Amino acid sequence: MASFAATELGLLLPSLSPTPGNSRPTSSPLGPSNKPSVSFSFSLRAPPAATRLTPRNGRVPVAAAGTKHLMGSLTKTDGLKFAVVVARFNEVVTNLLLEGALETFRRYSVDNDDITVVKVPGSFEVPVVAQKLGKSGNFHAIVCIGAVIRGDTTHYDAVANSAASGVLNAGLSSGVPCIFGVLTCDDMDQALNRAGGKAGNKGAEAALTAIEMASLFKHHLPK
Ligand SMILES: Nc1c(NC[C@H](O)[C@H](O)[C@H](O)CO)[nH]c(=O)[nH]c1=O
Ligand SMILES: CC(=O)[C@@H](O)COP(=O)(O)O
Repeated sequence: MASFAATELGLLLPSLSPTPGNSRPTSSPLGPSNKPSVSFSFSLRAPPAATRLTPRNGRVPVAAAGTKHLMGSLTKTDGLKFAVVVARFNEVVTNLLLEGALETFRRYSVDNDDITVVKVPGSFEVPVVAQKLGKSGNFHAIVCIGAVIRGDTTHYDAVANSAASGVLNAGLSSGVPCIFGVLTCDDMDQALNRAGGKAGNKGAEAALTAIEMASLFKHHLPK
């Protein structure tokens, strides 16, 4: 089976996207009200007319006969189990991010019983819990939520960088997708704008990413 890097898949997707539902929410912070209708796991049976690997009409052909393109679905959420690890630091922000995540799970028909929320003191503590939950084998994806807001010292950089690399590590070491829903902002305004304000809700986006990755791992990738 041939696999494709995300960039290659990204180049292909514009030509495969029959509905706007395939893209991330833009105007609404919580995503589309109707569930999108696309799911990709397909192979190309006949060779395309042209398989030249040179740009043509501004687009590089990425498909070749026999290749399989795998992508998670947002529509088949039954049986998918999620954990959400939430930092309590800057709780006014992280509660809004959590609400966004839970609302997205609801919209995409994830059962409440399939969601476990774990609260931790700060973003620095998120990764170790995400890793433990991932290794438990009880979840298909873990959403990691926090809000790191710059103060007067360099502490911000330590916490933000640790959260980012820690969440990445939690995913790699557990083999379960750990989604980075930790805001790293210069001030509270920036954070609130991304927690349901004018820049959307990053918790909602993280939940959407979790659904897609959970589906990819459960239904499409090799065991
Ligand atoms: N300043 C922020 C923190 N700091 C706390 C750390 O996350 C951690 O709890 C502490 O260092 C003990 O290990 N956490 C955030 O989530 N956001 C911040 O802005
Ligand atoms: C990111 C933080 O930990 C932040 O609260 C630190 O603030 P300060 O740099 O003023 O101590």
